Amino acid sequence: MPGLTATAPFPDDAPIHPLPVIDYRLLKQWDRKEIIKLWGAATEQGFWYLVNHGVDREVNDMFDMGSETLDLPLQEKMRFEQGDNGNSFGYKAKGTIQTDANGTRDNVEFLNIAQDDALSWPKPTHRTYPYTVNARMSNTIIPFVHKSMDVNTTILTIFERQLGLPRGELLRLHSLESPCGSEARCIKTPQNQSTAGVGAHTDFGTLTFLHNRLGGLQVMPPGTQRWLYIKPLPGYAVCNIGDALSIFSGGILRSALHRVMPPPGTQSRFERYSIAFFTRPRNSVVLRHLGKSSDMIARAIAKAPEGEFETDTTSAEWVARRIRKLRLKNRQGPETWYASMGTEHIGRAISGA
Ligand SMILES: O=C(O)CCC(=O)C(=O)O
Ligand SMILES: [Fe+2]
Repeated sequence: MPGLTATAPFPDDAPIHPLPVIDYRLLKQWDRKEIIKLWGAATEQGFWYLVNHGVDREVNDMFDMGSETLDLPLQEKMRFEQGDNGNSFGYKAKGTIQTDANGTRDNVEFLNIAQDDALSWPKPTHRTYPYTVNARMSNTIIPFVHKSMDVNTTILTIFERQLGLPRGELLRLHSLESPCGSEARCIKTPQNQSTAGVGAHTDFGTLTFLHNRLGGLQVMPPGTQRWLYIKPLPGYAVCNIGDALSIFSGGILRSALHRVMPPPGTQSRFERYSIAFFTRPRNSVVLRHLGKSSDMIARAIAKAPEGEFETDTTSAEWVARRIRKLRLKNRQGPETWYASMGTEHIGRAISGA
């Protein structure tokens, strides 16, 4: 299976971040204790493990689909390259984006499939994909997208209530009536690398639902300056909060910096694959806090610096800007890197970001 190895365990001495483990089955039953645990993770760390999510088979199929596609000849993949204009969907070739302020070239390939294209299949909403994607749209990608959407919608519904927002307020920003930037992603990193695969970043959107088999993902817990590995555990997904949700909540929900480094120890001898699903707001939603609809958010805003959670930018513009600034073709010095980070003010303060 791509990205899975029984012969190279995650090393015992790699510094890890012990994330809280949230049981999705209990969340579905509105278990009060589990909701409080989730709320603690979301407001303090911005990251947690999710167990009993019920997406294991679909995730395994996505690993297979991703490796079939990223193993295609480069010429075939390049017909679907995302380009330098800030488009996310399609194929991202190796060596096209920067991974730090020095402009260090990346070594990873991405395949990004739009949620909208999966839902409108066989009619494309945004674009078309390689034949290996088309062949697995019905039996692999659509089931994965549906189940991932369910997981993220359940979690968003809980946050909506916890934030004291009127029913449906947060979900409406993600409704399916108009296009959005949500996408499924497969990442492939070659073996024996010495530099970051994906540089330090916060996720652009609302919620991320991530599946790892090999180590390499590192997070900088909020309030610290230390990179810690997140240890992949079988059946455990990793969930995290992105910038859009952090902004909507006036910073109550945390969007933490993370990056992908070569897998630790002997795991670095293997190719690394990961599968992610990113929920992002509808394209036309302006990223600003929802303080008018929630006393809790209004109180948080009153304590924050003026304008901190008001971007005057739509979700589509936010995502496009960050991707455009990541592409090496658009680099004009270290400022371009900081502008790709979204949370520039945090990034700048952190050495090595
Ligand atoms: O591959 C991973 O573990 C994480 C990837 C990631 O952070 C991203 O694609 O935003
Ligand atoms: Fe990420």
